[in-house]
Amino acid sequence: MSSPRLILASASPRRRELIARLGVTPDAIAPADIDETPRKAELPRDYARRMAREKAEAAALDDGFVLAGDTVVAAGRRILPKAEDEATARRCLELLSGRRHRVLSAIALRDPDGTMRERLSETLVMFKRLSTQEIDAYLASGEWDGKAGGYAIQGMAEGLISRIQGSHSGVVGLPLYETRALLKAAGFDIA
Ligand SMILES: Cc1cn([C@H]2C[C@H](O)[C@@H](COP(=O)(O)OP(=O)(O)OP(=O)(O)O)O2)c(=O)[nH]c1=O
Repeated sequence: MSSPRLILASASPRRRELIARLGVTPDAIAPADIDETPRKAELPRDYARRMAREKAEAAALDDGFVLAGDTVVAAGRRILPKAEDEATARRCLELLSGRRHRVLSAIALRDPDGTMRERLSETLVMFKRLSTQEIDAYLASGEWDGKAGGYAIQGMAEGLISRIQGSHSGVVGLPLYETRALLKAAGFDIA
């Protein structure tokens, strides 16, 4: 059985690498340029779901499926920004230091007829209490750049994380268990 046409609506190289681990090669990559501003009082879970849906919708096709994802770092009800500069990354790390937070990774798969299938992965991540030197060293690595919450678990940050409960791939950007289930349910041929 051959799989239907699939577009990955993402600019993230991590999402491309992660989907490859399922043995799936998208037919094309089409990053979706959407407004990523959270709504007033929007809950982190709702925001992650909405972003994934809007990305999938923005890349809509009438002859194929579109897969999109969104990863949000949440401290309580607070949505942490995607760190685009060092000062933002520092503020995130100071906030995450010594406490537990959640990483919400939403995925949305749009059928050619417009139907949306969605899944959400939720992971608890615990950072050690970070010293100023540890924060400075982490910032010097540059690994925080473009990452939600100012860190990347797939790099040196994992040495500062005492525990995770949930999905490692979800934290990196594409929860593989949920993605596989979603694609299988839509009729993709996955081993
Ligand atoms: C928490 C965390 C986030 N991230 C990344 C995953 C996402 O790329 C990014 C969150 O931003 P997203 O808006 O989810 O994704 P993106 O803008 O990078 O790509 P696109 O919308 O085009 O698909 O943070 C890590 O790589 N490692 C981590 O540990």
